[in-house]
Amino acid sequence: MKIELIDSNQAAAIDKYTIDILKVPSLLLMEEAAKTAFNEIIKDFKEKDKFFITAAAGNNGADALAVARMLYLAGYTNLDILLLGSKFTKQNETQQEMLKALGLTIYKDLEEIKNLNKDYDCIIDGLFGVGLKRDIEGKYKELIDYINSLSEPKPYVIALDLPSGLDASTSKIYGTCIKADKTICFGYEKIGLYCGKGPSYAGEIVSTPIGLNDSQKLKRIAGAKEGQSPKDAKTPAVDAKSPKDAKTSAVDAHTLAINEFSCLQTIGNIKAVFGNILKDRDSESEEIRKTLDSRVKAGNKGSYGKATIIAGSSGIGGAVILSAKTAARMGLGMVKALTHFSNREALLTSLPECLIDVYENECPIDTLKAALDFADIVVLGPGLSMNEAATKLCKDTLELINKPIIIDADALNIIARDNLFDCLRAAADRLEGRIVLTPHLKEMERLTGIAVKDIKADPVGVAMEFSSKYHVICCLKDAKTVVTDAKRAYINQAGNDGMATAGSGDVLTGVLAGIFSYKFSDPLLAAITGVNIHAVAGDMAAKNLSEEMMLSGDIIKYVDEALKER
Ligand SMILES: NC(=O)C1=CN([C@@H]2O[C@H](COP(=O)(O)OP(=O)(O)OC[C@H]3O[C@@H](n4cnc5c(N)ncnc54)[C@H](O)[C@@H]3O)[C@@H](O)[C@H]2O)[C@@H](O)CC1
Ligand SMILES: Nc1ncnc2c1ncn2[C@@H]1O[C@H](COP(=O)(O)OP(=O)(O)O)[C@@H](O)[C@H]1O
Ligand SMILES: [K+]
Repeated sequence: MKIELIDSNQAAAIDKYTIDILKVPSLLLMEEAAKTAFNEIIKDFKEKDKFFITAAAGNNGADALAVARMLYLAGYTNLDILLLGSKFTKQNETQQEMLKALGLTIYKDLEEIKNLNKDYDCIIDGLFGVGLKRDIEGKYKELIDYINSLSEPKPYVIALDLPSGLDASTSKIYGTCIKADKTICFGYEKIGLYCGKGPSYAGEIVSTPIGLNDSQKLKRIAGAKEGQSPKDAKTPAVDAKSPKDAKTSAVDAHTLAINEFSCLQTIGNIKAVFGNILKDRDSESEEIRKTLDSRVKAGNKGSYGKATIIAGSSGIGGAVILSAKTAARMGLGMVKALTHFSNREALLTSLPECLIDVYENECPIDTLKAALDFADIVVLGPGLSMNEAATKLCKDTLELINKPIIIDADALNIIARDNLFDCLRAAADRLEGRIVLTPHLKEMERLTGIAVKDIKADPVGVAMEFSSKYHVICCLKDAKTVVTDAKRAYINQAGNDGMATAGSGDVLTGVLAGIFSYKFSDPLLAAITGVNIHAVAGDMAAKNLSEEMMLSGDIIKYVDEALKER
């Protein structure tokens, strides 16, 4: 399954459109959001259960106050409400009034709650949602840290829209963050929930549709056919009473579309991918299946693609084996390894099907040229080391390459160390997007100079910017790998901790080599397919062997099964 994700600007624009243009009163929208949250909450709790409801001054807080009212009226009367802040939004004030009219106490100080000395069954987090933009300090931080520290009995923590402290657009943590067991997300789901540290704070994510959830409609509002500017947008006449009014309203709406709703054009450009991408019934997965099914019948070994794996060095022999073995298992007709001579025997023993070219001190240019000429697809980097021979191989390959290439591991480190970015960019322009870089976070730090913790705080943004700068497809590897061609991004949700074992990345290069041997018209779809299939195979390995026991080599055994699941 794929879901479209939005950032905080888009969330605000959707709300604004619904309220200002579609004339849905904001209280009504809030009531809808709170009602869906209420319905979700009461699934798990009984009337006698003890609730602690937290709210701050914005509309996320107003949501929490509305939920408190609904719980109370439904008989969940054992609830304590804490409201922090001053400068309340209008809706927040209205919600407070309704609670006061019911005779409910609204506490203003955490100490008062602590003095009640209750073991809460459930805590509702309504401090901050998409409006959070700065570090959390003082009493807010104290409250969040207090909630996170509660244990035995640990209350069940439910966050409204977002766990407070998490940035909706990036997954940055603003100093501290609620550790939720469940997040009830209003309307579209937010990017920050699905990448970086987001998943470890969000817990289970439940999405509740409110307002406008039709992305095609929202794009039309913003005037978007792909590539069309909002200026060309046809915005509907709004609230028109006479033909004259209609014209004025259309102009007003048009201006709004340009100024405030143009960010809606890009809804759908960032997606989270769950489970096996081959099983989805949407047009993207249709295209992936069609491409994979196009493997010719009754071909010969030349028909099914040839890969050259430039990997391994003296002392590092496993990477080339894992990459080549995976590529061979992906259905490639022939796999050739270009590696240091010391790896020859081990490689032949574990993969007798592999063709091997070796070098000793440095790889002669003619050997490299022949290996590149042989291939339809090239892998460069696993276990290559960063010695002189590897450096020359990396530079020469970047200069010569004229077919799809997967660049990984030490090749990335060499590009970073020796500042080979011009060379990379030149290769990327020659290859028109058929160049994939697969850095993990540390390699990305070396490539960009951005510290790992900052990459982790905005993996989608960092990957997209890198991809845009060098015209490459970037697979930024992590527990939730981001795959992007600068305009669009997929965040892969499959995979497991068992894959955090040496060699998993080498296996990924082999999977990508196999996938790129098919004639994908959209290289980004090829890349996300490779990343996803690798992760799904990893999940199958974990299921059959356990996360602790599985080795990266075990992932290879399940790639075929993952590919068949469609
Ligand atoms: N517009 C609407 O009517 C709807 C809004 N909804 C809710 O409204 C939320 C967005 O509401 P808002 O835009 O009011 O924003 P939030 O309530 O998410 O946060 C903004 C509030 O928190 C304060 N704040 C921000 N950062 C702070 C910090 N570091 N320390 C202390 N205070 C801080 C601000 O001063 C403001 O009062 C959504 O996440 C969603 O929960 C939903 O009810 C759907 C409908
Ligand atoms: N916790 C995890 N959940 C899901 N996938 C993971 C996890 N840890 C690692 N992976 C995946 O395993 C692979 C590890 O690659 P890499 O870090 O290059 O390892 P190596 O260099 O040892 O081959 C990546 O594809 C990454 O996305
Ligand atoms: K929240």
